[in-house]
Amino acid sequence: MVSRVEHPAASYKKIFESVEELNEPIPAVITGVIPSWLGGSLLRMGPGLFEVGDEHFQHLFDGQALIHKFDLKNGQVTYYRKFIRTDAYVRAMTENRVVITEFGTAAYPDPCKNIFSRFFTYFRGIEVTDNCLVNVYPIGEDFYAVTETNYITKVDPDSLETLKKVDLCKYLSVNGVTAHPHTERDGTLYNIGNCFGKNMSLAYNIVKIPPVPKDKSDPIEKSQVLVQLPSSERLKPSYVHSFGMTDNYFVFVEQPVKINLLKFLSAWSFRGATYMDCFEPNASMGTWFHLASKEPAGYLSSHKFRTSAFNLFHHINAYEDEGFIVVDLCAWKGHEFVYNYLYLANVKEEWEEVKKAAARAPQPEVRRYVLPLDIHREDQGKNLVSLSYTTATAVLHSDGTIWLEPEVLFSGPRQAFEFPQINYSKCCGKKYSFAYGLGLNHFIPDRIVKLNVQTKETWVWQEEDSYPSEPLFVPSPGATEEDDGVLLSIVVKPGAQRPGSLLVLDARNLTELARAEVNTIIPITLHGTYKP
Ligand SMILES: CCCCCCCCCCCCCCCC(=O)OC/C=C(C)/C=C/C=C(C)/C=C/C1=C(C)CCCC1(C)C
Ligand SMILES: [Fe+2]
Repeated sequence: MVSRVEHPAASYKKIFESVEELNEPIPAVITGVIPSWLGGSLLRMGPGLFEVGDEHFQHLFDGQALIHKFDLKNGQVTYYRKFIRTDAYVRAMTENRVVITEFGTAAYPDPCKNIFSRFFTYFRGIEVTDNCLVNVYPIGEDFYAVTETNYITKVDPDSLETLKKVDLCKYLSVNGVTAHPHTERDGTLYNIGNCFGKNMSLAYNIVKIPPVPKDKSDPIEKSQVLVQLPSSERLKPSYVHSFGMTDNYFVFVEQPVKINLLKFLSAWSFRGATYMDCFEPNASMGTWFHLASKEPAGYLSSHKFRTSAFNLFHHINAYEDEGFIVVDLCAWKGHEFVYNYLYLANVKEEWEEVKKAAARAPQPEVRRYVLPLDIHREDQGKNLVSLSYTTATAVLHSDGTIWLEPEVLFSGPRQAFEFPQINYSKCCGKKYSFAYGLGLNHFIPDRIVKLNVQTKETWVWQEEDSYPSEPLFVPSPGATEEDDGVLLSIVVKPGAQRPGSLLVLDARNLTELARAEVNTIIPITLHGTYKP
């Protein structure tokens, strides 16, 4: 599962460069055979504009949101992309400078304004970014492009037009939610976000958006906070990028990457501060696992799970088995924030420099943690995990905490299995076998990987000088096997005649079924949705 290629030509730099949007969809040249049943749209989000005027965005998560669409119909494929007309984008375009502070790039007041108006710009308070470059997914019958703040943007999945900006704070007590909600079959959607309450009280709120009501009104208006989880530290919530969900439980991993709220609230009055400046590691807390039940919704306060420090962005899957909760995830060892290594200047370095930086960074590992639900005081000091198929352990300590040790499902130095996907409709919250992911080689995405989480068998798709994106699994109609379906990934091959393509792989063995190529570079995309 480790990379078989090196990148001395450093052509990966091309996936971090600005492109123009398109005026109309362009037809793709197809090689191979696209399964006839595969009709729909692959929608993906990512950064597409990395500078405005003479100002450059600094961090990988700052570029302005570009929505991409590959349409598949009757064996034909077209590609289309548009910038989302967020306030961040429209104002940047109008003023030809960065106007709204992004994740790692500060906006400075307009130098043309007089000193009084600049002073008031500083003290008007935070203008939180709506740069929705992280993901696009359906809520009810609508599609939203999202980042991790309280602003989400409704888009038309056909025309890619921007429809409206929605402020979640109007409906929910959250400061933001993750870009990775969970959705049940009936359309019920769950998410988690930080909540900075009154009197500086802090919590993580799990929120629920119901399916479209009978009267067809907007389900977001009916959203509610389902359950509140406490923060390990007053004034310092942890960064949360995703969470786990089984049939009956939510799994929240509180990681040692903290948001210093005092810094956050004050930073904005200092010239040049960004969201990245508000993060700090907690070197002593390790990592805490929290459980909440779904129905009735409630926090399991007596289950105090602890383990050593790791960064967590992506859960793979979680499920219940014989009184245990199995949690599979993509870990990065240690408490130093992985995002510190994702400044554009770093990922656009020459290959030898990229490799040196990745050697200093936290190391990736796919891990399985097993959390016992049934805990008895007399079992102190024993391993409580009795599942036959795992070496993961959970030991009850005298202070009532349960120390977890994981089973390693995959580990390769500086070779991450990241941006994980599963057969979501069949397997979310259920015992499963297969995870698919993007292989990062010293942070550079250069292969698509499949992992059997039960046997640890792996499969790889890789091609010289090609940079794929997160592979989305689409099941074959009527499939009975978990991996009967295809993987869709956008691949960029900078030196090729048609450098952008949609790759269709057979999910059983990662063999190529087809590719649909277009004559344009496609910058990196983070996450997306397949809309049948
Ligand atoms: C696809 C190729 C990637 C190439 C390199 C990748 C390396 C990957 C290393 C690990 C995986 C990381 C996955 C991260 C994926 C991702 O999509 O992250 C994007 C996240 C963004 C843009 C987060 C934005 C968050 C913001 C603006 C949060 C703001 C807030 C706070 C910091 C404090 C509380 C309030 C608020 C406003 C929510
Ligand atoms: Fe993510």
